[in-house]
Amino acid sequence: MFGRVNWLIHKEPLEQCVKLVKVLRIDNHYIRIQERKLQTSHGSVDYPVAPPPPPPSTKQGADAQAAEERAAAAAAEPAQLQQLQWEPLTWLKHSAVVCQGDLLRVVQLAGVYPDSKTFVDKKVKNSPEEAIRSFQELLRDTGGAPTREQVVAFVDQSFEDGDELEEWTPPDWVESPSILGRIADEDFRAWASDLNALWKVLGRRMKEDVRDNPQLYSLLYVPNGFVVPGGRFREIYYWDTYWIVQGMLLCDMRSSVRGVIENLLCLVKRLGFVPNGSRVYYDQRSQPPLLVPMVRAYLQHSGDLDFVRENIDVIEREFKFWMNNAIVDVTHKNKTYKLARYFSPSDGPRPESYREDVLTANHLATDEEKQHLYWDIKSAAATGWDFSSRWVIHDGTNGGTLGDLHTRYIVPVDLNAFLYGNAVGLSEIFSRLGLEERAAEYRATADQFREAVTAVLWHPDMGTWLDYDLLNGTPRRYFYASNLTPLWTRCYDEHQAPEIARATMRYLFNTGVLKYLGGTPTSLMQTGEQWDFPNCWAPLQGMLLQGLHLTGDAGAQRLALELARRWLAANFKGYSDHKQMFEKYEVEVVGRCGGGGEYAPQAGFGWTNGVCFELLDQYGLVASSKDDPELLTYEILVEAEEKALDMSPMRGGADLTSDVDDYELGPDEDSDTEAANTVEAANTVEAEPRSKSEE
Ligand SMILES: OC[C@H]1O[C@H](O[C@H]2O[C@H](CO)[C@@H](O)[C@H](O)[C@H]2O)[C@H](O)[C@@H](O)[C@@H]1O
Repeated sequence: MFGRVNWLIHKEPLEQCVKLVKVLRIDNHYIRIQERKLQTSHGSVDYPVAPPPPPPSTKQGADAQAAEERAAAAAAEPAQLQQLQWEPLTWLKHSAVVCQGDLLRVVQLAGVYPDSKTFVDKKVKNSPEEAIRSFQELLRDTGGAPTREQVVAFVDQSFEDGDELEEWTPPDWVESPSILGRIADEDFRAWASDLNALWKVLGRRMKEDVRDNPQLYSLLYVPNGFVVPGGRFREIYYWDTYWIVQGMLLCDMRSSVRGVIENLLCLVKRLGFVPNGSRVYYDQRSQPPLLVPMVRAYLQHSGDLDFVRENIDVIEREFKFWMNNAIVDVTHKNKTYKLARYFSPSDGPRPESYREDVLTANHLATDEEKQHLYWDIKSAAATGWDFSSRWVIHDGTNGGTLGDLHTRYIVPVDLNAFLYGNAVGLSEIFSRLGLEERAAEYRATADQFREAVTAVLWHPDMGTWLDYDLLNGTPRRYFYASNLTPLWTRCYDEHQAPEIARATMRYLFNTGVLKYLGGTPTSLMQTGEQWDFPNCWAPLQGMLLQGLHLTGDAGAQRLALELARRWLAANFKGYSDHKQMFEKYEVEVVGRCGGGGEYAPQAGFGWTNGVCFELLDQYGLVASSKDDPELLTYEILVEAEEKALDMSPMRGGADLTSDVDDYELGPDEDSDTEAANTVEAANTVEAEPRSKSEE
């Protein structure tokens, strides 16, 4: 018996990244691509196989199957969701072997490695065909039921550690970037100097073999150097890169940032969007859309309009991906608005967390139910908040488990605020390119987002924006740090900025989230998931306090300053105690690494360092290593309480007085819930090597 791998290789010589777009069909698995005018070569390889176990589907191919699934999903969705337009994504696979099918299932369910991501990051030793051949032999020799030891032996025989990246010192890296001159405190200056050195520790470039033999690697090849988050995250991550880029720009690395952005553009040219990360197993979902803000930041620092002009089509294409794939109609008070939600429907569990997802879906009876849950799990990963009570709908509340994820039915405040910011950014870019008509089109798109966000998600009575539950047609009245993202992209009527500043300060005070010495919590739910209490994340702190500052209100700006000083103090303490910058922190213990979730806490760390540079840039003359989080917290509470007590009504008549029942109680106030939900947070840290020689 023979199996067949059919392949096509497209080459596009003019573009910078290697243009390999493969179409593979391995047995029943089809991988489709979008049509392009490219040079094409094709062929096939036959290989002997034992009779394979029944494939997951006997349908005519993934196209037909995916179309049916989408139709079924559309039929199962509320009418207002049926507006979703679906564009087939480009599917690239060395992952026909590693990222789907029986081989992935058998290896991941055998639990070969403590962290599921380890397997999918491995290099195929000889060829995918050979790995499949060995796997089929293993199944044949073991009657389709290999032991764990036999699976481990197979993996050792057919896969090896990648050795796919080399260290990369950004060529424009300098010992003393200009930002150091804007930091008054001596200890902070020394710390910032260490952080600047971390760019070299986290800098990577892909080896040429990844370009020449992509079928052996799960990395998606990009031509330029980049900065990784750190620890287990050894590839590019989409939204992390926004804060990494900010930090690099503030350390004067403009040309390296240009290369980093070019990498993302390469991925857009190849896939039609920026993937979650630069691995094949991330190629069917994205992450929070921040490419346009990265381009804007680069333009602002470099004035390099030529780069933007050359790439505007690709930048725009990425925005259109979201407009074509994420928008749903939401009817509110008899008016229909267009708002975005995350939805990443692709087959099966996440390859990098396969076992975890299978266990999460274990309670479900049918394959169809499991598939729906996998979509919501993957959509949650696309939000960047993987995982969180934020995506749980259970009896109309956020109080359930991962089995209750319903990400696609939640309209998230932050995604819509980001898309508003993207549209504003594109409008400004087109204006700078002298294309005023295009600029006006994007201004109109931005206005539509702002109108929809204000009408559906803004709650003047509470002083916040709230995610919206499409299943129940209700706002989700829970504190999430993302609720105030519209402050960051200024997605509100600017004439109302003072009232909005006052209302949001009152919201922050009333929810009790300002009282934690280590930072503002991600949520007030203690679920054991990493995007919930008691964790706090650098990007969320940065967006919150920068958003307050951008209102222009003096009180909000004072609060922002104090929040910035407190966050710097926590990061500095963590660094002083552990010589590490963490991926996330804990709000209750200043400088302690956060925990929870499905992988060990990581250090490095790209976005944390980036946000520190943002805050040191803005507040470096006043922030100090002597700042005391307790004193700052007192000042923060006084500042916010003052505004909370100011009950003047919103312009336009909305009453700011609120019913305290609107606010959920934090873990400190609700001891029953706390006892039920408390999960011991793991605090072991997988450290990024401090020096290259130790790696
Ligand atoms: O492997 C599990 C998940 O890991 C990533 O998510 C987390 O790390 C990312 C990198 O720092 C970050 O962007 C994300 O917000 C974190 O939750 C990955 O992005 C997920 O897709 C993956 O399932």
